[in-house]
Amino acid sequence: MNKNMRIRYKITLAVGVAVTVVLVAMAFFYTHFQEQSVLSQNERTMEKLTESVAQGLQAVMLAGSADIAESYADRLKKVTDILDFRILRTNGDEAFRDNKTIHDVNRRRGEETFTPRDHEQQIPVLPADDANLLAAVSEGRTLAIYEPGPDGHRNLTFLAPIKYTEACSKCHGTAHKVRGVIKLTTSLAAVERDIYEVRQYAIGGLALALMATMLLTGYMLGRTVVEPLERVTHAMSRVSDGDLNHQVPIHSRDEIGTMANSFNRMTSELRTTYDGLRREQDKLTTIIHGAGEGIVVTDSTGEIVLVNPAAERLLEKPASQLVREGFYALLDDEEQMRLWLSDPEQGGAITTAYKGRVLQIFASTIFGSDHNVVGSAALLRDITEEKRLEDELRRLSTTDGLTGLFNRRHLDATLDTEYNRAQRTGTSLAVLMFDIDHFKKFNDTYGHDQGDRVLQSVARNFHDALRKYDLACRYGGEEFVGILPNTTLEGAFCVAERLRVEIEAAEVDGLKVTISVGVAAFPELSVATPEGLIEAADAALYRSKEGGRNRSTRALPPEPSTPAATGADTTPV
Ligand SMILES: Nc1nc2c(ncn2[C@@H]2O[C@H](COP(=O)(O)OP(=O)(O)OP(=O)(O)O)[C@@H](O)[C@H]2O)c(=O)[nH]1
Repeated sequence: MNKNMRIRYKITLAVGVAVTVVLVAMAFFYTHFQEQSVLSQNERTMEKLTESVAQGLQAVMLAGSADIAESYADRLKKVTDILDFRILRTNGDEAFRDNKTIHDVNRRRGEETFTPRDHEQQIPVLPADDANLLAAVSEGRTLAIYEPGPDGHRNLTFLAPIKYTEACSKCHGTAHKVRGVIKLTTSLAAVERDIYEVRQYAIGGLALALMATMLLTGYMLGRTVVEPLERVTHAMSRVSDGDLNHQVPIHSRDEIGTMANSFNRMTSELRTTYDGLRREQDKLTTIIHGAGEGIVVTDSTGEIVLVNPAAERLLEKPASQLVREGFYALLDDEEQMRLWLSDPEQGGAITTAYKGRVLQIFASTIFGSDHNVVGSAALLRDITEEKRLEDELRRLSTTDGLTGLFNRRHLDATLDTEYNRAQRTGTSLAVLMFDIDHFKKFNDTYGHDQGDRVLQSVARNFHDALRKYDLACRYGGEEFVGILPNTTLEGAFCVAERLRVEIEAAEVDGLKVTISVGVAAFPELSVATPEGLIEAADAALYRSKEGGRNRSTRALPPEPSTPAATGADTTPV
């Protein structure tokens, strides 16, 4: 059966085939029984006819008019549909054609009762050993024999025995129970025409019945099954096309009605879920489009499927270009991107410089619930300003606002680090501490602003006097500390002296400024903590002040009996 055939035609065809088989079978049995019935009827009629012929013949014979029988048989032959009529002797020869019986009867009666024929002839109709003839003669029963006729129709031949009666024995004796056989052959052409007609009518009737059944079946199927099914199918196709508002009309409470009802409920559920999902999607789309962060998403094949406006802005490329160039080329560095995505620890942020700005990127692979890769995503943030503020904050938290040098907090942290490094690597670490001499007088005499300018000028000198790797800090008030990694005590002392001379030489607003310096160094000075170095430098500074100011003093190892702070080697001016 064609798979594309509509269900209406499939069912109608199936019902049609079933009904045809049943009707053909019924037609076959009907016509067959009809035929049997007609033939039986015909047989009975013919039997009665032969019986009445036999009786008539007997009556003629008893009336002594045996010669009439011959013309009687000839007349019967002319009856329509009677093809042949013969009165046979038991040996199969036709009776009343020769004088044998006449002679026998005359002899038995002892008188010339019957006059012999002038022209006698012997006509053998059936052979003496014909099985049917023998059956009719010996068993005394009537036989009906059907044979094909020359005109295509069947012929029916009756062999009816002519039995002896009491009256017959007077002329024919009692030697045989059956005296002769009547052979009557009729054509069944008329009967078969009737049967054919009946069959035609039956087939016509059946064809009409079949047509009516099929039409009715098709109509009923259409109304009760096919149309409701088509409505559901149509609705399903509309739903699959995205029209979730389509409902199947319910006309019945049968299985199809229940199915339509279930389908409507399912569609309604689907619509609710879909609406919810759409609302969520709208929200998500709004968030994605309005987000300050750039978002780029790919599908499982790596094709970019989503680029939000922020991503276009941050990457300075239109979405079409990003899609064309591909996910790995987002930051113009495919190798770097592949490295990030292949990192098992991915998910962390990567900060990179891009077109003069600082971008933070979260690049990750997206896995589905079945652990298969469903795509990749990149979240991009412009952290240029953030980074600047962070740097500024860090700078502010580590520097002194007035002089721009590092503050004491930063000094403490750095000193710890440098001290540990020096210990670990066995290198030197020097600390230089100085204080502006009589600074109070600048404030008191020229005002606080002038004092500030002196501090700033000294700080500049201090900063410029140190190397790149040294650290210049304002320790507090008019006190300054320098950390000089990889510097011996002598080296630090040289720096101190150079600085002291430079500051003395550089007047500030025409005012002469001098400083008193103390230097200490590890490991020349065996201190146990970083603070020990500061204390030693402070003690040396103290010695410079005591020694008359405007000078540098080396911290000396403490004498066992003398405190470290007093141990100093002062260079007088
Ligand atoms: N203008 C100004 N003055 C400050 C600042 N910090 C501290 N001072 C002043 O610095 C002065 C320090 O004075 P003192 O501790 O007596 O020391 P000095 O006058 O330098 O004397 P010696 O150190 O003994 O030579 C005080 O008057 C403080 O008010 C600052 O940031 N700006």
